[in-house]
Amino acid sequence: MSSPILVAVPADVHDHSNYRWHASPDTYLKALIRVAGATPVIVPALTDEMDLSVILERVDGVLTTGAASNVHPERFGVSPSPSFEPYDRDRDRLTERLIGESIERGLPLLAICRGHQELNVAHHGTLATEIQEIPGRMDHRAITHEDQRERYATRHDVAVTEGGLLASIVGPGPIRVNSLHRQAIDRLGDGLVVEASAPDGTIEAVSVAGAKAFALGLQWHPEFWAESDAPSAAIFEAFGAACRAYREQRG
Ligand SMILES: N[C@@H](CCC(=O)NCCCC(=O)O)C(=O)O
Repeated sequence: MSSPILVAVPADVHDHSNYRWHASPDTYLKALIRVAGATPVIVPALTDEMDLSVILERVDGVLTTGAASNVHPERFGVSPSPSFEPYDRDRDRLTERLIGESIERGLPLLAICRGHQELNVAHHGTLATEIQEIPGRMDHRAITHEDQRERYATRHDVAVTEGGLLASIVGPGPIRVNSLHRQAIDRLGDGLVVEASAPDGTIEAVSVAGAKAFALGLQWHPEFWAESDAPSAAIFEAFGAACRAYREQRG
């Protein structure tokens, strides 16, 4: 059942059937409704054509989703190359604004996978690409499988930073997570705190030091198992509670 808590979800842009579509995967939307107790509002990636404040003044949180596309490397001072493709520059522009405004306004923010990477770039951090080719790094890519449940199956443990925001939500860890990414945080963004790491050192979760409200980036995908996996459910429940607290103080 939907609720008066509204959460903005930035759309990805896809071209098919002669149109440009602005869309978000339903797994994130269902986790918001069913576990966070929020109503998702998909925001079209038309940043230059709309006044985002009209949305930001009416929502109680922001969730930035995963996507197969990558943040354009020029956003973190790296020259484009095929190893950073595919791009979704409209999404880049939208999430840069949504992330910046949510931190500024104290709007709760849950940033997942590509969203986690966008959070790092928004704080002037950088991303490494094709990390499976870096000596000593694991292969974090999605497996090739027709069943999404197999693609999103848990793949490795992450060590949860003691005493941090994530530990306060899921407990001291370690927790087992899924993994569907070719890129990862390289240089940690200004003011970000590492909340979890993979065995190969990949930064798997961050928070924003001194944030006015809940602000958490996760490289894995809690949305997929949010109804059945305890840490995943706890993350979405905590995000929903933060959104409700925001709404109450907003009046
Ligand atoms: N493109 C980035 C972020 C990866 C990501 O968000 N994956 C989620 C879903 C992808 C899928 O279903 O294949 C990267 O590769 O690091």
